[in-house]
Amino acid sequence: MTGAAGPAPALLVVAAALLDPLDRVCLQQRPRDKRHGGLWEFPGGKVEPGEDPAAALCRELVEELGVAVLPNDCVPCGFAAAPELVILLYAVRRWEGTVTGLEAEGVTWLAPAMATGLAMPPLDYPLVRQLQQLLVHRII
Ligand SMILES: Nc1nc2c([nH]c(=O)n2[C@H]2C[C@H](O)[C@@H](COP(=O)(O)OP(=O)(O)OP(=O)(O)O)O2)c(=O)[nH]1
Repeated sequence: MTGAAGPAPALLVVAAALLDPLDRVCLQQRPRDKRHGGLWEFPGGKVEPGEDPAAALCRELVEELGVAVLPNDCVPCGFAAAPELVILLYAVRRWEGTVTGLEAEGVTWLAPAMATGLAMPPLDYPLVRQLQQLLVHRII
């Protein structure tokens, strides 16, 4: 049995694969002074307690990229998990506004096949591979 001092529950994180008409995905570079600083990741962030995950993603996309996305336009397309962290990935093809890296060191658009050549946090590699498979098979 696990008592009150047991392990903390896994952190829930949401991430977006913004896809342009050429199926290039948007990745951002984490600020140098943060955990995984300088690595390239899907935009997104932590889900607040009681928050709907898709709504959390829409909030993060306003904060990080300055774009407005509707929760219904966030299509679940993958996940990655570690004991301390679960990341839910959503494909997003529709947004309003111009993608701008408001918090990141930089933003780039590239084919998912090229993305694994970038230095990324560990869980972003399996997310990119899942995305690539769905695009290859035209599922998303
Ligand atoms: N994308 C991604 N995030 C990871 C991995 N491993 C890992 O601990 N994280 C952490 C880094 C962040 O603490 C969290 C993502 O949430 P976030 O983007 O809101 O975190 P942050 O550090 O930028 O912002 P904050 O704590 O200042 O709010 O997940 C991973 O493999 N991929």
